[in-house]
This record gives sequence, structure tokens and C-alpha cells, in this order.
Amino acid sequence: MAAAAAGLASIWRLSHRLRPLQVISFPVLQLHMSRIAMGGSQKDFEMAVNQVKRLKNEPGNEVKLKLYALYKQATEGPCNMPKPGMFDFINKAKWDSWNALGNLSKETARQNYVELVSNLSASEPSSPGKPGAGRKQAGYDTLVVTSEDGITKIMFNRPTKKNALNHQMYQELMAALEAAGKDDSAITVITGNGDYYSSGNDLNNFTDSLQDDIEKSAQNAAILLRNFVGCFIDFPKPLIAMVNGPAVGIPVTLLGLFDIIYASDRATFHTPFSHLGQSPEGCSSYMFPKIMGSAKAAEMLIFGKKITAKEACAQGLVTEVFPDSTFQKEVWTRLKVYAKLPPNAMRISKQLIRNMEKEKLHAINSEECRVLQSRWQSEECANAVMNFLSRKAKL
Ligand SMILES: CCCCC/C=C/C(=O)SCCNC(=O)CCNC(=O)[C@H](O)C(C)(C)COP(=O)(O)OP(=O)(O)OC[C@H]1O[C@@H](n2cnc3c(N)ncnc32)[C@H](O)[C@@H]1OP(=O)(O)O
Repeated sequence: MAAAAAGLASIWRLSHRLRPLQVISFPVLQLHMSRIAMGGSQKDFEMAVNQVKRLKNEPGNEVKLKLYALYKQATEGPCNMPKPGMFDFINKAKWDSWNALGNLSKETARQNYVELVSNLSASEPSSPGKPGAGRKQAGYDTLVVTSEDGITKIMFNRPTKKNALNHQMYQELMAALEAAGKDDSAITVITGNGDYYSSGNDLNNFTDSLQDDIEKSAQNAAILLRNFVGCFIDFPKPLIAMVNGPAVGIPVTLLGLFDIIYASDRATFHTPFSHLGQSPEGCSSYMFPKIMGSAKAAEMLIFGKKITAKEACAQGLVTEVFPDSTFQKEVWTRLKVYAKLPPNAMRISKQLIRNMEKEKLHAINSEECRVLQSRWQSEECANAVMNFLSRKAKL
């Protein structure tokens, strides 16, 4: 995990230790970007290097490695570093990427770098104010939060990352739940934007947040997780999950703390904790056996068996499954009716159902986080995360 501590994030920093930003007005920048798409002078290259720092969309590790390699080739020529050891994952990934460019000339590398940045800039969001943005609650980047017809909807909004939960999303979700618990809506719905409900914890959290002190990082992550799951345990109103597509990891385990779970028939439920060298969270170590029986829960939580929406419904994890083609229409129609029921009665009934176990759930949550804190420092976990980040393994 020492290698992970250095972090793929460092590729980004190491490859861009450059001069301070130049200030360029937007029209000048646009003109410039169309120019640099065609050329690769030293000046264009320097501007592209600065432009990279202003990208709003996170380009992903594969692109970062490509940028790193082209930058090194353009500034230093062919790879001149000794090959790092096989367990030095980060430096090995960087070395591989740079070395793969062989004898590419500095000029061509500069030009390729400029073109790559130009393409990345072209796919950036142009301006705020998309249709419907007026109804969006302000203050969230990773979520879209809206309130209407007595329903507060919290939508994961990182579709290009399959709605993986980065640190910002954990914080924003806690804030959104806190606000939804107090607003005048009757029910709260969580769903995902795009083809996934959510692919779970963003595995880049492991490299982005790690400082030199791995123990401290694991401790901070455990505190974050405990507080995060605590918000679901304490949520005072009916909480509904609209599982619009596949779900992996923590968005699945949390389902035991929801009151209703509606799923598209495209949804799947996957908790591959052993594959990741990790252990269950979200109170699933207690709620899953309680909901589906210990044998079915073990297949999911210990052996990482992925189940379909239909299977999840048969096992009691999901309330009802809908054909994907009618999922949105049917579920929203139903929820709008539910949201008209007397809100205080619904809240009180939910609390009657849940409150008896609240204290126990908080204790389970604490214990799961304590165990995970140690798992995150294990070699099994470090290897699994590095394999994903270096593109060697997906689930
Ligand atoms: C601090 C609190 C910790 C709480 C503990 C929580 C535990 C968990 O949630 S464990 C589960 C963790 N999740 C995973 O292990 C999923 C990893 N992702 C995958 O295996 C795959 O991405 C996939 C099966 C979910 C989807 O595969 P595919 O359809 O082929 O799509 P891509 O892999 O190309 O994904 C597109 C894009 O999204 C990025 N991405 C997807 N999931 C994650 C993730 N969990 N973390 C980080 N990034 C993720 C993926 O890297 C791609 O990005 P680009 O390469 O930049 O396009």
C-alpha cells in the first residue's frame, strides 16, 4: 500500500510541475484551442500544459498516463528511467506508458499532447444552464437534487464514472440527506443518472486521499464511512431507492436501510468485498442475513455472487421489479400517489418500524468500519485496488 500512498494521483502532479497559469479570455482560448488542434509549436504545447490544469472533467487514469507519457517524451525524449520493480505499481504504470512511445520524436509527442488536450477541452461542459437546471438545488456537483410533488429526489450524477462515489459525493450525499430530512417533502428518493445506479466506492479515493500516513488515511476513511452510513440509519422519512441499473458495493449494502426498493429489470446487485480484500459495510453484515437468510447473504457478502433484480426481489432485498422500458414512468406515477399521503403519519410509521433497532444498527456500523479500517491497510486490498487502477482487473 506504500505504492498506493504515492498514488496514481501523483502522475498528475508529477507530470505537470509547470509555470503559473496564464490568464486567457474564453474567446481567445477558443481561438487558441482550434489553432492548437492543428499544430504543436512549443508555445502551443505550453498553453496545452496550462489548459490541462483547467479541465473540469477528471480525465481518468488511462488518459492521465497518456498525458504523462507524451509530456515526458516531448520534454525529455525516449524513456530514460530504469524499469521500476513489479510491485512499484504506480511508477511501473508510468514507465510502461512512457516506454511504449519508443523513439517518437519530441516534436510529434508535443503535437500529440496538444491534440489530446484539445480533444479533452472540446468535451468539457460549455456553460451552465442546461434545460431543467432551474429546478436543481444549488450547491451540489456530484448530485442532482430536486424537490417537487412532495418528493425530494437525490440523483447520483457522475454517469461517465458509473456514478462511483468519490469523497465529494459522500459529503454531498450527507448534506443532501440532512436537508431532505428537514424539508417539507413527504418522501425521499435516491437514484442514478445514466446506465448505472452506482459502481460503489470510487477506487481512486484510495490514491487521492492517501497521505504519507496510511494508518491516518484509513482512520479518516472509517470516520467518513461511519458518519455516512449513520445518515441512512437516522434518516427520518420514508427513503426509497430507484435502482435504475447495476449497483456495486456500498450502494447495494445500504439498501437494507431503505424502506422501499424499486428496481429496473436491468439492475444487478453485486458486493465483491472478498475480491477487493475488503469486508461488508452499510450494516449489511446484519441486515442482509435478516432480510434474505444467512446462506443467501453469505453467497453475496462472502463470495461476491452477483444477483439479478428478479433474484434480489425473490430474496426480499428488492420490493418490486419493473421492465426497464416503463421503469421511470411506472415508479414515478406510484411515488407521486404515495407522496400525497399524510407526511407525519408516514414519518411516524417509519420510525416505529425502524427505531427499535437504531442503536443496534449504529453499533453494527461502528464495528464494520473498525474492521474495514484494518482491511484497507492490508496487502489484499492494496493489490485489488492497484489492479483496477492499472487496468488489470474489472469486476
Ligand atoms: C470511504 C468509504 C469506503 C466505503 C466502502 C465501499 C466499498 C465499495 O463500494 S466496494 C465496490 C467498489 N467498486 C468496484 O470495485 C467497481 C469497479 N468498477 C468496475 O469494475 C467497472 O468499472 C464496472 C464493472 C463497474 C463497469 O465496467 P464497464 O462497463 O466496462 O465501464 P468502465 O470500467 O469503462 O467504467 C467507466 C469509467 O468509470 C470508472 N469507474 C467505474 N467504476 C469505478 C469505481 N468504482 N471507482 C473508480 N472509477 C470507476 C472507470 O474507471 C472508467 O473511467 P475512465 O477510464 O476514466 O473512463
